[in-house]
Amino acid sequence: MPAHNDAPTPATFTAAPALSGTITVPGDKSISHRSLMLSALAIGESRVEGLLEGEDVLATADAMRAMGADIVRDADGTWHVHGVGVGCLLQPQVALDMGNSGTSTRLLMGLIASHALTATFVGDASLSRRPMGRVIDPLSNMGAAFTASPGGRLPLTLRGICPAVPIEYRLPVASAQVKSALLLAGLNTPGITRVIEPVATRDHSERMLRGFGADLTVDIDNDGARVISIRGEAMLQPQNIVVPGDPSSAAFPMVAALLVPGSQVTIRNVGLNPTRAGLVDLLREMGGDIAIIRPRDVGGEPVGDLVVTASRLSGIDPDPARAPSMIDEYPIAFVAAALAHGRSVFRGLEELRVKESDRLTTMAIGLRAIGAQVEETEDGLIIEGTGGEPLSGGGPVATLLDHRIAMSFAIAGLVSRGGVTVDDMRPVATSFPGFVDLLKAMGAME
Ligand SMILES: O=C(O)C1=C[C@@H](OP(=O)(O)O)[C@@H](O)[C@H](O)C1
Ligand SMILES: C=C(OP(=O)(O)O)C(=O)O
Repeated sequence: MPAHNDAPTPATFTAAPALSGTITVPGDKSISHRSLMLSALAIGESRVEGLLEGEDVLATADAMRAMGADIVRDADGTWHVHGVGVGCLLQPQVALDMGNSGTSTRLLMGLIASHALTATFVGDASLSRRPMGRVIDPLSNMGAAFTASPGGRLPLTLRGICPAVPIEYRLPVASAQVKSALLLAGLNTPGITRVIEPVATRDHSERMLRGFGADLTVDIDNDGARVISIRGEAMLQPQNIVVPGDPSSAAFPMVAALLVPGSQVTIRNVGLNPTRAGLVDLLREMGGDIAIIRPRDVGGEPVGDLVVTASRLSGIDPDPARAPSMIDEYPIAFVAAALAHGRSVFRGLEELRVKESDRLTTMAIGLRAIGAQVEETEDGLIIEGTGGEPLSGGGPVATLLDHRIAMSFAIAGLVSRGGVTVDDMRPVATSFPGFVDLLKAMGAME
């Protein structure tokens, strides 16, 4: 299953005619991971429609199976999960292979930390470079023990503890993964586990834990920080879940439709949770014509259809405070900035250096290689837009096992004179299987 075992798959993306049509993107990755984890902890059968069937989510499914959950997919695409109950996860008999997935790793570390289990986590070369200290530290305070590779990295072995000690923890970095790891650890911890979040991050865990029946409250303290409290030794009730389309995946056709002259594309069923919708706001401020139609609620999440029309984009200097609401969308936002009129200044983005690749350096090098003017700073990029002129193109651009980098440069190829070659498209399967077919469906390529 993991993308890192086969040979690289390069591909070249060339100038596209006007894009059109109505498309849907796969299910939200964050919600899909949480659907499987929480269903596996409920007693009884949960059903999940619209689950993202990407490698990252399948890694979570395999891990939950290894700990006793029964997880099967119907022929019609509905997933059925029989959970074991909070506190009743089984000892996995094999190392948990997290592939490329930071979310699987950090959330499962939290989940296991308050169970009396020992688990070893392994992952691909990209994941094995990513810092896990941010979850190891607070989970150690709860009583879990870790043997990690140097720098707090994978492979690592976690010895969980039951009962764990409830803690109050103020997040030192804005991270939904760290927040969620602690809330999941709190599920099987006696008393109240509290996470204080000075900067709001995606709130799917809070919404879904409540939906499954956990006793969870969110208060705002005097400094405006979110204080999330969960009462442990919870009993979760099975749910029927409908996963909305992933706004982080919709980002790619959205930017493509804005940049390719004459385009108009409708993207159906896109999750528009305000903690995730920052790119739509950013692109609109740049001049992008994005209409939201049929706003509705799907399973406790705001959803809408987006009608995106090619637009003249201007450079932007966005407030770093909005970073968590579009954290995975910066690579494609940089592509939009590279074709905009005027200069864009992106700051406060040091977190991008610890994603699947260092997304500041990887994007700066790749964008320069295809003719964009980019300066890398300590915490961001300064990009001089072409004023709507196509990029020269080139490559092969190094994607370093990073799906979002691969897809961003594929889109850049659609607005280049000479085409853009991406060195390896395999990582796209982690979050967006069917990405290339969707480009074809919009008329971007044959
Ligand atoms: O909680 C989640 O599902 C995620 C949180 C974010 O990571 P951080 O918590 O590291 O910011 C994001 O980048 C990742 O793709 C998914
Ligand atoms: C950062 C990402 O995912 P993860 O942390 O789960 O690997 C992403 O999907 O862009």
